[in-house]
Amino acid sequence: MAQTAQTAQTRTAPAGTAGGENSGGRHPGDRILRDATRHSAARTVALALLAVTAIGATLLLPAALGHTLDLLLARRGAEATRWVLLCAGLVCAPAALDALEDVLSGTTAARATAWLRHRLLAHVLAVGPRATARFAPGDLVTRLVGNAADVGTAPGTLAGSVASVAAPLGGVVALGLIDPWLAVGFLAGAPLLALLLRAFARASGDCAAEYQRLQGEIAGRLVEAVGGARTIAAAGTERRETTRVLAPLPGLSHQGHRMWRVQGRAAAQAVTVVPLLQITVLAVAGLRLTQGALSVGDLLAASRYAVLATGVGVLVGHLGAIVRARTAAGRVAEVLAEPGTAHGYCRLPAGPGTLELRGVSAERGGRTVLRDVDLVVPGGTSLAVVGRSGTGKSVLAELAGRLADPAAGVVTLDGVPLRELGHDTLRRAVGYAFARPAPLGGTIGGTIAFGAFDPGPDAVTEAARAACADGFVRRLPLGYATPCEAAPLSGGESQRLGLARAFAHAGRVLILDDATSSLDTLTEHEVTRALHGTTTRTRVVVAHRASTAARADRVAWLADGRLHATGTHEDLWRDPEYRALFGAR
Ligand SMILES: Nc1ncnc2c1ncn2[C@@H]1O[C@H](COP(=O)(O)OP(=O)(O)OP(=O)(O)O)[C@@H](O)[C@H]1O
Repeated sequence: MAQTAQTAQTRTAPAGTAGGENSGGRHPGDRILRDATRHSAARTVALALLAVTAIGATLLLPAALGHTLDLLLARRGAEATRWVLLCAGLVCAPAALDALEDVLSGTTAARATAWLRHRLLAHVLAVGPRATARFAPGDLVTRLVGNAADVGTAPGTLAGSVASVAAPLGGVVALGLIDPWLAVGFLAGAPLLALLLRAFARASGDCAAEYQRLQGEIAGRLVEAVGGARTIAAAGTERRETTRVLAPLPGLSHQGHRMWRVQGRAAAQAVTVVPLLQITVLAVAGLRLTQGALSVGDLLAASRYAVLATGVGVLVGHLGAIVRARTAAGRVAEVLAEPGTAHGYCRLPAGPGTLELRGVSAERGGRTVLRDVDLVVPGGTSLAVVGRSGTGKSVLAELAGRLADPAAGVVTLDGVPLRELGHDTLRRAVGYAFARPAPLGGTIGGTIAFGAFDPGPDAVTEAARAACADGFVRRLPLGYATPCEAAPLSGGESQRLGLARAFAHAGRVLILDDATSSLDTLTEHEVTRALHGTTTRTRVVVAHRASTAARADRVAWLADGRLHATGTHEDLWRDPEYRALFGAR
């Protein structure tokens, strides 16, 4: 136990992947928006500076124009020429700054999106199979691709919003500087404008949330349909499936129309309110001109500042983009809130690979599917797990190598709870093979080598031989170097690659969950002979065939999520119920 003497404390999943992401913010997405902006802080500040500078030039222009007009009316031509040139500069500067801003906001969005996708993907993989149990794969992809891109636009939009708020505010201040009564005239009607913006933000927030949810739903159904294309073709249900996948489309269209209506209504209200405010300012300015408090140039400047002060069009655009980004951030936050798997720091002591389940229970879909299982698999021995379909064999296999944690109880390997083992220690100690292994790794050889460590070409070939895969791999055009996409595999070939992968990596424990179900009897016989021809590894084999159970040292018989009996296959075979599991009398 010396090597395990480290504390039993656990470390959380990789940075930014732990749970509890939502605690703190009012809206679940606020924290994500803050993080994305913080990640692009320098660029966001640069963008805001560019935008504010452009707005500064825009705000100076009316004053300069007014002054130029007054100079021209006073026939001070030489001085007026300098001011005309200044006005030209003030017209050109915002255009040049806008162009710079466009380039910078594009690259800022791309970087922020890439950062968020990276973080999100790392988190989803750290959560493991639980992520796809909670979110449909298509929905997850939508969150990772579309919603992350919406969030990525937030830093640029926020910087732009600073400017779009600065322009109206600057306009009001400038009106006040020309004549306080102008500002008073404007502010009298301003609350109407504020109400209009608030109503727009609320209504568009609702639309965006529902729109993005429906997009995720369609993507989820689409991925299901693509994955089940063969079943759909065999069932002849193409039309029905198309209808099912696209069923949320009318809802999506409804939300799209609703969004247009919200924007149209905001535009119509703005068209009514904005000119009224501008006319109010102009009326006050005209009155003050007749009183001699303002010059003609001041009147010109006031008319332009009134336009700036009521310039909510850009603000509405930014508000819409922020609402979309915030809603998308909420959907991203939901994924990040799913806690990542925490690992300990312990290493394994020298030991034979004794696996022990103590009082283990598991829940799936809110239901207890495995209850109070106590089981010891002595190091170097093999255990077959049998039982009717749906009795919890795969769930037990998941818990035995910590693909999932039990709801209650503890699983230990050579006396160390799996939860306390370091990530790499655990993955090097336990190897898995499944019924439908994924061809990850680029090439066929890479698929076998895919794991916590690269076993090297010799170990890959040796594992392939033990899994009866070497022969068919060598017949491929490039042998082990054949790219996966150039080597369509049968179910049995695919399973043999999965077995080879497990053989090449498993340390002390090898867990086979239905991993030989597609093999022909002869191949299955050879593979299980190789599997059981060792006493250096503990083996847990989910079995449906009596012959597989017969070759194991012991059998664990599950019934209704409980451990019904354990013993040798020979002993259990005396029980007619046990024989019935395998269709024997
Ligand atoms: N993600 C999940 N959500 C809800 N229920 C689940 C989930 N995974 C498994 N279950 C349920 O848990 C029970 C046990 O499932 P498990 O896959 O372990 O059965 P099994 O004994 O391996 O079956 P089979 O022999 O058919 O593969 C089943 O009733 C199954 O429906």
